[in-house]
Amino acid sequence: MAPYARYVPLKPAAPVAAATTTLEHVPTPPTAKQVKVPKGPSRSDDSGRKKRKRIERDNPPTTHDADNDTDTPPVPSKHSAVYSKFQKAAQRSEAAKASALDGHVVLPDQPELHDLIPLPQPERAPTPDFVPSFSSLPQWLAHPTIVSQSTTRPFNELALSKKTLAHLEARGYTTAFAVQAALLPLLLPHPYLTHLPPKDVCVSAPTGSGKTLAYVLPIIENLRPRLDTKLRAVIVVPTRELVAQAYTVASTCAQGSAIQIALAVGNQSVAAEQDLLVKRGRSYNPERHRSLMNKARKRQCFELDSDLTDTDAAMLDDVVRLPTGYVPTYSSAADLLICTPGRLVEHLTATAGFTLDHVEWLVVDEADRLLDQSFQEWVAKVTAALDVQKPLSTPSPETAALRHLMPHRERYARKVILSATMTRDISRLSALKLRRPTMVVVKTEAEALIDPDTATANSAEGFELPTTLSEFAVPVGDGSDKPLFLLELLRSRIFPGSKLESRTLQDDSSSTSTSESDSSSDDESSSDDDSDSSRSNNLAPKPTGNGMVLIFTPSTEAAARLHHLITHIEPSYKATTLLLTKASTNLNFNTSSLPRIIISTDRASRGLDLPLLTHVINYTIPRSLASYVHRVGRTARAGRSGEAWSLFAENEGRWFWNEIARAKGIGRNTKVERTNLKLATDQKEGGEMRSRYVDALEGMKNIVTSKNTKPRKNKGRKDDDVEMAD
Ligand SMILES: Nc1ncnc2c1ncn2[C@@H]1O[C@H](COP(=O)(O)OP(=O)(O)OP(=O)(O)O)[C@@H](O)[C@H]1O
Repeated sequence: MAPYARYVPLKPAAPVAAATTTLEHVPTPPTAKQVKVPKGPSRSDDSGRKKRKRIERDNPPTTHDADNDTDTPPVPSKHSAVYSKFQKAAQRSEAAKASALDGHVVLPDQPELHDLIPLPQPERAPTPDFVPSFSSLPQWLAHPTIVSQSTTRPFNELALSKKTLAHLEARGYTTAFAVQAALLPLLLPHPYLTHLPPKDVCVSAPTGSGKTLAYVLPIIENLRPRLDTKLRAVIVVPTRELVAQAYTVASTCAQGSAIQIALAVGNQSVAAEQDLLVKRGRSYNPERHRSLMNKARKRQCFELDSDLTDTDAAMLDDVVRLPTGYVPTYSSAADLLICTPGRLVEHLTATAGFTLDHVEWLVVDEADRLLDQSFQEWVAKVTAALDVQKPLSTPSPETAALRHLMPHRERYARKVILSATMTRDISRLSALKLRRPTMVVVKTEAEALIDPDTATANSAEGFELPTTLSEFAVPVGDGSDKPLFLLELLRSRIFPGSKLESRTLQDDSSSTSTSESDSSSDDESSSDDDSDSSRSNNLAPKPTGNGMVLIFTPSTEAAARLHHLITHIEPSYKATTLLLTKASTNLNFNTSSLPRIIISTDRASRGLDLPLLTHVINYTIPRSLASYVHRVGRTARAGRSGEAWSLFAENEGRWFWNEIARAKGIGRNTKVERTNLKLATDQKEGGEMRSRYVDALEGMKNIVTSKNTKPRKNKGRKDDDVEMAD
């Protein structure tokens, strides 16, 4: 607005007046061209003067009309529009100034006038959601090899030895499952490519898909032709039950061979294990004997223990027991060791002669579980022991100077890492120091068909449930009658032929899909349940009556309590109910008299393979989706059908449906079906059950109070699943 100020009517600025007037009374208003004041320093005064002259020539001032006696100055007709705009602007500015002086604020209620019409703009396109076309994962994790669950192959097409094929056939295994068909060609010794360094392999495949055989077979095939006994393969699993299970599979496949398989688990004595792992001998070497005895004496006198590792100390203990001039020698008594991580570390640090120098295979099953917690920092210790570059034979005193020329460990341990809920956390995986790794993911057929080029980087993530699994969810009100609901479930749906079956059960199921239960899913109440129970469900499973059920509780104590309750309320279950916790018992996998009901904790949720198991019951809701996948994966294994039942209380409903039943990161064949069970309310059955329940609770109370008077031995003991790796 500044340039216009010079031309406020009746107050003309001098230069303009000088330039325009031959008329004495009114200055000529500016023309449009005059209003455009030249910008910038490039215009010289000369050119400005010339321009003004040209304007004056082109726009001669109009003669003042004497009759028109108004205040409006004469306006050149050509620029009247510009002038009127100028006037309006000037008036507005005057009005604003006046209002400001009065203390009013002038709101710009009228749009500023100008002769520029807004150009029509195209409609704004919505900003698309950010979908990263890149991944922070390394290439091998972001683009795994996807294998369809339906990809099976006959074992005799997979380059296995005749002996192994015969053992498989004897067990009735003729066709390799998808994970086996995918892994065997990767892991079996290649006839021509022996010079290439082996690739490490990570595997994500559903529960019960046959991962154990997929890693045991290649190890046995590799070890079979070896003539000497050296520790060449180590399999690490989280629990002693899984050690026993993997041992059964490995020893079946190794039948008829000289392969020595050893176990190392927490519940055995270390000394007994040491004898099974390491063969002790002696050799005559007076010089070395002298030096070792010197060390042993120093250790005794000056307590030099701090300078010695535990294995060195154990060796010195052996030296002092030997005749003069003899030194101990050690060699491996096992080709394959199956162990828990804690016990492996114990042997590494304390067993004289135990070494991983010759290990060619390291298998980590249930890897996400084992990488989740430190377990005596087993990963760092084991990878360090594998990385050590040691000469393959001990140099003699004559050749000691040339030890750097002697053949060093040339084979690296190939690592095979597996889980049904494989972690994609690269920071955890990197602790394993994988070399040239490749990732194999077993998925349902539909998901495996997705074009890898169009799939996002994360499409290979997520878990898969067995396609033969049916899932059910039972609301149990506020949870106070949960044991009664459990018994109702056992009697009506799992073991319908039991003694109390004569009672009329009015269990019912809601519609088959979770979508029907959407509205009531989060705040499920017992009244809600009752109204639903009138609906029938034709797709509800037929009770089998000869099944076997595994019930999950959150801790050892909770498992013991539940065992007490259900065997007191329903004494006919006593003979066939087993408590499986770290403190209680071991499952005898070879016995034919397996229990019908197993009450356990999350320690049974990983890897346990009980072919007769038909049902899983989550007596308490698992803490995570991964935990749910492993728990329910104890049934519906190897293509068999199975059922998973989850009991959820009112306050657990929202979490259960959102995080488990309708979780996004999980592939399931059918939706979780909400099923309502009705407890007997009549005087006879209902009253009898309740009075037994009250008696059982009373009995438990007495046990707990009597225990509390004694000092607690296991104070500070953690939940069973936390302690899992033993
Ligand atoms: N090729 C096969 N043919 C028939 N049965 C098989 C075959 N391979 C494995 N099985 C059986 O399948 C069952 C499940 O195998 P396995 O325990 O190895 O599963 P998994 O993938 O390790 O499960 P989890 O993730 O729960 O540990 C076992 O009972 C096993 O004997």
